[in-house]
Amino acid sequence: MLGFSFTYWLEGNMQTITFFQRFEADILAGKKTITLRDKSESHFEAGQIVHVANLETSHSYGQVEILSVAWVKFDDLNQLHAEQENMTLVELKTLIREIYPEIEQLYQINFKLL
Ligand SMILES: CC(=O)Nc1cc[nH]c(=O)n1
Repeated sequence: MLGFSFTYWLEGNMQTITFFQRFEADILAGKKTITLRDKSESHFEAGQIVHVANLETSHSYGQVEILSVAWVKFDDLNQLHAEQENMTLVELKTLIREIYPEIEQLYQINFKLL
């Protein structure tokens, strides 16, 4: 019984990373395996297991393991980043500029769906 209550406590204490709803299908299909965030979301750490949810609805649709968190400059974004985001490099840079208009220093969070 202690195990169950601890697991329940752990669930209640797990962080959540939110994505725009339009990314849900790619994440569930394993096609989107990184996300580029600003400093406000640089607190995630490799090894963490976190809930994944839609920003718009708060609907949680799974859990991901954080594999790595590393700095990347906007100007250094390349084709590999685009492929890991399941989009073209132009689409990726446009998206990032829409979300973070002035940003130069990003945090690349690599994750895998569990
Ligand atoms: C909600 C939110 O910030 N979503 C983002 C931001 C950057 N990349 C991404 O995949 N999702």
